[in-house]
Formats: sequence, structure tokens, C-alpha cells
Amino acid sequence: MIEVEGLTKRYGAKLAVDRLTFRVRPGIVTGFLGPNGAGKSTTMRMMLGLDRPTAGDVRIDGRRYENLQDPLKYIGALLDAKGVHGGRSAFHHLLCLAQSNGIPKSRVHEVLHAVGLTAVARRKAKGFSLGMGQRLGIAGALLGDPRILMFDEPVNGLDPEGIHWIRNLMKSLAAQGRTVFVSSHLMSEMALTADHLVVIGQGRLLADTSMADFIQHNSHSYVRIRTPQPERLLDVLDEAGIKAFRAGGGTLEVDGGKAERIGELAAEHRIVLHELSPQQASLEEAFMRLTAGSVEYHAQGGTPPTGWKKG
Ligand SMILES: Nc1ncnc2c1ncn2[C@@H]1O[C@H](COP(=O)(O)OP(=O)(O)OP(=O)(O)O)[C@@H](O)[C@H]1O
Repeated sequence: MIEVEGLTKRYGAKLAVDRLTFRVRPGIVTGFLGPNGAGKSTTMRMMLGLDRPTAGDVRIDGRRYENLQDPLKYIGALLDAKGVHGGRSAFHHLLCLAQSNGIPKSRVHEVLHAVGLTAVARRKAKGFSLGMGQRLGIAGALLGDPRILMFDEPVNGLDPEGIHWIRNLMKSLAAQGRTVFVSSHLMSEMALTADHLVVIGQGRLLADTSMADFIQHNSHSYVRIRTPQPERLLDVLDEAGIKAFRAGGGTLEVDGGKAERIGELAAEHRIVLHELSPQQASLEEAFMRLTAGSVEYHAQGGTPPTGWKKG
């Protein structure tokens, strides 16, 4: 369990983290979401004792990070996959970490195997691809067999196979009863991995909710219809008590999952349909609405940003 209480970080005039209070519970994957610059990395750095809070407190299983003996055995983290000495081999990098944390050498072999790096364990880390670097960073996080794991944007830049692997790894770590806290700026990614969401924007807490609740409240389903006889269909639907809206481009939309009923009514009245498709509003859109007021850097131009990358 991680408990964050009134956590605040100020860099000069910039309030990077603003009185955050939330808990990260064991046995589930908790997604930590927010646009670029929201304060996710700063929060994680404070959780790990790498940055000193301006105010507030973080407790790891009831204790401050600096009071943990052999902290790698309590909490493992992947913050920056490039934070590895490039001249060292994967094996030596992990061995150094293990030796300075009272972890046996046998564990190095175990984690190399777990992340699939055994075959390249003696190669220098500077020759590693991005995906291999992420795997090595994750091996370091797993080294102390900690009950709590923290990953900052672990899928950034990975190929689909790597993304799939990390997703499954996080889920299996949570299924073992561990606390798993993972940051991302992509809702679509979190929707596939996280059971719980903590959303921040400009350092402030915007939502602390289960994934299921977030989906239920934000992913509304509707049916899209295209027909060369929209007036007739509107009349028929109206008679049947089904409310339809014109959605532009010659399409109609009906809230909810009534596709079968609409198809039956159209057939009964011999109305031609060119499209009858159930649709789901995207969670990414809901997430962008939630954080709209707190995006630090908007894309230039007339249309709203499609992603949250700076510049
Ligand atoms: N050392 C620092 N000095 C000054 N400002 C900083 C420092 N570190 C972070 N910031 C600022 O604090 C804010 C939060 O940054 P942070 O990196 O924590 O956000 P983030 O949510 O992790 O974003 P990203 O997804 O882009 O990494 C940003 O406005 C950033 O510019």
C-alpha cells in the first residue's frame, strides 16, 4: 500500500504537484494518468525519496522511503530506462544493484530469465534497443522481489509485442497480491491494463475511481444508421418511441444498444439501410474532456489536440 497525503512540490513559481492525496492498493493495477507535464514523474520521484516534497507525505507500507531498510525489497521502480551505466553488461548492472541491497546473486539470474534477457546478459547495455532497455529496467525493479512496483510510462516507444508483454507482466504482478502503480498519458493503454485510475492535471487530483466506474460513466454506446430514407425512418422510430438524432453526413444516431430493434423496424417498413452499427464513445475522448482545462501545451491550429504530446 502506498499512501500519499497532501503531497506538494513547488519548483520556483511552478507548482508541479498540488496537495495530492490518494492511496494505491495491493492486488490491483492502479493507472496514474495525466497529460504531459501533469506532475506524474515528480510525484513518483517523491514517492521514491528522489525528490523532497515542499509539503505533504508519502508512506510505503506505513513508512517513509528513507526509513525503509533495503528499500529494493519493499518497492521496485522503473523511472528512466536510460538510467543504466552503458558500459556495464545487463548482468553486471543487476549484480551491482543486488550487492548494494543485500540481494543474492541467484536472484539476478532469475530476473534476467523473467524478463527474457538471459541470452544477452553479458552484452553491454549501451548496445540495447529501447525494448531491451525497458526489460533491463524492469528486471532491476523486480530484483528485490518487492511487494510494491512502480513503472513510469513503461510502454513508451515499445513495439506491440513489448507492450503486450509489459501489460501481462503488470497484471500478473497484481494477481500475486502486489501493489502495481503505473503512469501513462494514454487512456486507451490504461483501459487495457488498469483496475483503478488516479487522474491528475496540473498537479491536482481530477479523479480517483475504479476503471469499471470510469468506463460506465464515460463510454456511452449508441447506434449509427445510414439510410437513403432518413425522414421515413425518423417517423418509424418516433412512433416506436425511439429517439434518433441527425448526426451530419446523412447519418442518424440512436443512444443505447438498440441496433436489433431498429433493424427489425426498418425491415417491417421496407426501409433500406446502408449502415446499422453499434458504436462506443472513446474513453480517450472522455479522458481528454476530464483534463481539458489542465493541458499545459495545446497543439496549434483549429482542431482540438488528438494527443497530449508537447509541441
Ligand atoms: N526540476 C524541475 N525544475 C523545474 N520544473 C520542473 C522540474 N521537474 C518538473 N518540472 C515541471 O513540473 C511539471 C510536472 O512535470 P512532470 O515531469 O512531473 O510531469 P509528467 O506528468 O511526468 O509529464 P510527462 O508525461 O511529460 O513526463 C512540469 O511543468 C515540469 O516542467
